[in-house]
Amino acid sequence: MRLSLTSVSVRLGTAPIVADCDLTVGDGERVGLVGPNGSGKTSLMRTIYRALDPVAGSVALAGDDIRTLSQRQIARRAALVAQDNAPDFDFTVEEVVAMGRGPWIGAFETTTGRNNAPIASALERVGLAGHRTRRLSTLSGGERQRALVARALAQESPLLLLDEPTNHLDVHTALELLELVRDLGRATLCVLHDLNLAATYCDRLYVLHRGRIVANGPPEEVLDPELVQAVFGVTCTHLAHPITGGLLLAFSPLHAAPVPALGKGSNQ
Ligand SMILES: Nc1ncnc2c1ncn2[C@@H]1O[C@H](COP(=O)(O)OP(=O)(O)OP(=O)(O)O)[C@@H](O)[C@H]1O
Repeated sequence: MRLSLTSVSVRLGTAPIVADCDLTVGDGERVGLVGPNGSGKTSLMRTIYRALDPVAGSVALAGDDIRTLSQRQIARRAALVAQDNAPDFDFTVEEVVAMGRGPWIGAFETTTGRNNAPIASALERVGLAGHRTRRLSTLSGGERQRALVARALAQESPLLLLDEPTNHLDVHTALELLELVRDLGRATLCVLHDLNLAATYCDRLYVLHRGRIVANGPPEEVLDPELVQAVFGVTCTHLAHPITGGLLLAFSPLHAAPVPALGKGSNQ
């Protein structure tokens, strides 16, 4: 098991944010974490790399409680791609990706030598080899997100943590990024807002609602219309995707009037 959270509870100030959450990610498994805004997804994610300490419960990475691991050891086991974790300074793409080697570099070592190969391979993998000397600020949103994924790849950790990796990406770039993640075959925990993307790219989903996990399992079971309505407050219909045959969810506001079928009630 790459990741296991047991009875994790989080408080921020005096407010209970997450309560009694159990979650696992197995080797090579892609697991999605979904839930409405403010349900606690990011807070739960932050406990995994010790940006937040739970008030109860434990987090284990590859079998070891993270309280027994240094930040460097955690970073060797889990790499994060979050919305706000681009570096503050305007580094080049290659410099940003080289930062992924941080957990592996000795005190007097530079990012040259044995670190070159993982950096080059990560750049190649995300299709940014030709952009290595470009400054991050000159990239499009999608390219920048791929540079951050490359940094996580260069980190060579067996677990990837992705917090809303497709935010601000157009549909093409979002699909491309999730295809890339799927092809990597690494254990992945991914926060996603788009339930159709979650259903398509995740093996298993957890639904977080008001800080509690209320469902866990394969997307087609977890995204049951009744549960989606109860958690997200929308009507949900299961359809078959006309091209892939996979699950396609159609949403409408509660109490939306159905459009009359063509030919019925019309004069044509
Ligand atoms: N420092 C804080 N003190 C008190 N409450 C906080 C603090 N930071 C966040 N919260 C609250 O914790 C709750 C969970 O936030 P979190 O960001 O984990 O949710 P989320 O599911 O990731 O939301 P979103 O989908 O909108 O990104 C929210 O209600 C938020 O207002």
